[in-house]
Amino acid sequence: MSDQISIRLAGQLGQFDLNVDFAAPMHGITALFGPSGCGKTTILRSVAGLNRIPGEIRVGGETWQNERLFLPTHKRPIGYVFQEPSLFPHLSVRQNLTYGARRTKAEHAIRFDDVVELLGLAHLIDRWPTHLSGGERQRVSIGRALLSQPRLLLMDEPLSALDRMAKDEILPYFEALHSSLKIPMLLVTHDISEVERLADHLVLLKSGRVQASGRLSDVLTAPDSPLAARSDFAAVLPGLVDRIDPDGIAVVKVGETEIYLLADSLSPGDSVRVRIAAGDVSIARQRAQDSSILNAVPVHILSIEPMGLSETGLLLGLPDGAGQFRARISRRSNAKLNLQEGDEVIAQIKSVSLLANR
Ligand SMILES: Nc1ncnc2c1ncn2[C@@H]1O[C@H](COP(=O)(O)OP(=O)(O)OP(=O)(O)O)[C@@H](O)[C@H]1O
Repeated sequence: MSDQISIRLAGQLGQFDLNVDFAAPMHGITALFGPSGCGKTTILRSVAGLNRIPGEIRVGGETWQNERLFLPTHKRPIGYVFQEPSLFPHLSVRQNLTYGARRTKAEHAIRFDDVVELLGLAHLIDRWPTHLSGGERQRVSIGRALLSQPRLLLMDEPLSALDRMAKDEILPYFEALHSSLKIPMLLVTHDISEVERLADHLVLLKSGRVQASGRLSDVLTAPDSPLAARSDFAAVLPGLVDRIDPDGIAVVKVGETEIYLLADSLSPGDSVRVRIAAGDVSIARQRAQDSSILNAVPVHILSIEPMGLSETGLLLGLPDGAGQFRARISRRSNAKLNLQEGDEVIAQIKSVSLLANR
């Protein structure tokens, strides 16, 4: 199908055995996520034509590789952003941006002024790379990659060389790119918080194989999701800001369920993604009368599975199939409440965080 990126690769790279077959949409951010050495970079490099592993790669209706064809890297319309920003030290930010920029009359052409604005580069435009912070250098690298008018942006751990503060600073720029540009992005990361915040689509990899692939919320909450056992597991739900109450609480609707958030600078109508960590959810049979917990939402229990010796994992569904999230409770509480699949219960959520304003 022409609205897809499809990647099927099977072969060896040295001792490493890769065998993957997955598809991603031609829009939004697809994260390739998995532990070190699982093959993320090998896949990205294969899409770029830098590795030659047998298989087929098709991007938006064009074949880049199959049994008979192997487009060389320079014929593949890609932008590549590496872990370490790679700028020409003897060129200014402006010259770095325009180096390799392609002029095109295409409908979705990416314009210089838009890139400068989206990436917040206006005040840096005449500086030299040595006078930029790591995060600023990475923003320029992304801008340069975009101005080559790629059909696909490949990003290999673009944030991992940055410290926490620089990461937090650059993430909103990624979100701005995501919501303003039509270009699909493949993002390699081993940081689950980047996946939660940025990805629309997720490909989970392990030892050169695809464990799961699909829409972020589906992969996160699939009953057999390999991520469910993580102690930091969180679900990400798409929501819509319904109103801001007079005391400053933002009321976000996920389907018909109201979720209350402490968040500044939201307006009614904003699309947001909310994060609910499994460890922040407790279960009650009835709504507590006197509780400081803001969010107590009716859910039904979709599945119950043991987690280690002392804990139980619950998969919970919102009414009308509007979304799912998980709870992690002690086995003792589970036994005390005698929870069963299908039960209607109240999920008390200690903290809900807002990940992004989309
Ligand atoms: N050119 C190569 N020749 C031989 N083996 C390679 C080559 N490149 C990578 N490998 C091996 O392939 C495996 C997958 O590497 P890859 O870099 O794709 O993993 P990754 O998931 O991106 O890991 P990380 O998160 O650490 O970057 C590793 O075992 C690596 O040693």
